[in-house]
Amino acid sequence: MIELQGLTKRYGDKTAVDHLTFTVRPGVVTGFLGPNGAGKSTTMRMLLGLDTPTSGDVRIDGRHYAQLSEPLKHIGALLDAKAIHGGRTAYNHLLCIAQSNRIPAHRVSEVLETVGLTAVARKRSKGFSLGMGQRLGIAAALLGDPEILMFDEPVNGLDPEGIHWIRNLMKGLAAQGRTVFVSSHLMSEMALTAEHLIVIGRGRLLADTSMADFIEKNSRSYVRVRTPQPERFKDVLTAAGHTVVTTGDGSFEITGTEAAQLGELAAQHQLVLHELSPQRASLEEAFMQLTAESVEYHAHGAVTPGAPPPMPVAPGAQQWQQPPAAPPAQPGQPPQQQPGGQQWGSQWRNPGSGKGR
Ligand SMILES: Nc1ncnc2c1ncn2[C@@H]1O[C@H](COP(=O)(O)OP(=O)(O)OP(=O)(O)O)[C@@H](O)[C@H]1O
Repeated sequence: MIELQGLTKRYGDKTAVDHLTFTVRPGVVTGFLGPNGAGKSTTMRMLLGLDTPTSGDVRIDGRHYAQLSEPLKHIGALLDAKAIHGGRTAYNHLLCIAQSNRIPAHRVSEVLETVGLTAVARKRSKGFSLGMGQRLGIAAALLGDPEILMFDEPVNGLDPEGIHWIRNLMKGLAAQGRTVFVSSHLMSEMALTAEHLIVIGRGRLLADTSMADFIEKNSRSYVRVRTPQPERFKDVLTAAGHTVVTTGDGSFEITGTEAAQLGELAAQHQLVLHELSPQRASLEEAFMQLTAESVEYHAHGAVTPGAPPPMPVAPGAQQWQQPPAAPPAQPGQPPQQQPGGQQWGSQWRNPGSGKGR
């Protein structure tokens, strides 16, 4: 179990993580969602003792990371798959971690088998593809057979087969009763993997809910109607007791009724319809709406056509700032400098891309 209590991290006058309080429980995959810069990685780094909280507390099975005598046997993490010594073979990379953490050497072959890298175990990791690097990072996380696993954006840049494999691996680990905490900026991905959801925006907790509840509350269904006689049809709909929302492109959105009823209503009043279509708002839209405040600054106020309206900005919300590069680090290994540091692109609006780290 992972417990956060008022966890806060400030870098100068920038608050990266703002009084986060939540618990990650065993037996389910918990998705940790938020747009770029929301504070996911900072939270995860504090959890692993790689960053010191400004205030608040984070505990792993009731203890601080630094208090764990053999931490990799309690928690395994994939923070940055590229933070490995490229000159070492996959086997030797894992063996180094095993030896420095009092983990028996036979675990190296076992985890290589689990992640499907046995055939390339003696190859240097600098020749590995992104997907192979992710698998090697996951193998390192699994090495100590920990009860808690944490993955930071594990599917970024992977092909469909790799994504499918990671999804099943995470579900399988949770089914064994382990605590699985996985960050993502893609709601659609989490909907397929996570049973529980923690959503943050600009360091603050926005939602702590089961995935089932989130889907039920946010999968809004409605009927879209387009007509060349909008004023007349609007009067007819209002007189029939329907609430009509007019969208930016002039079409109507009507909830709480069926397309067939609306079609009959239009026919009764001899109104022409150009479109009459049942719609279901996507979870991605619901998530974007929930985090709109955080994304607003990221997109410099740009509004995406067809996107849902942003939620009101919370009082005291901070302005977006361009962050300095922070070198990645892995638990159990020294931090390594990455050429170019982090990139801070607009992946939030482009779900297909990775974090660029
Ligand atoms: N080393 C640092 N120094 C200063 N500010 C930092 C540092 N690391 C992170 N930040 C700030 O903290 C905020 C949260 O960053 P973090 O990397 O935790 O977000 P994230 O949710 O993981 O985003 P992404 O998906 O883009 O990685 C950033 O907006 C950045 O301004």
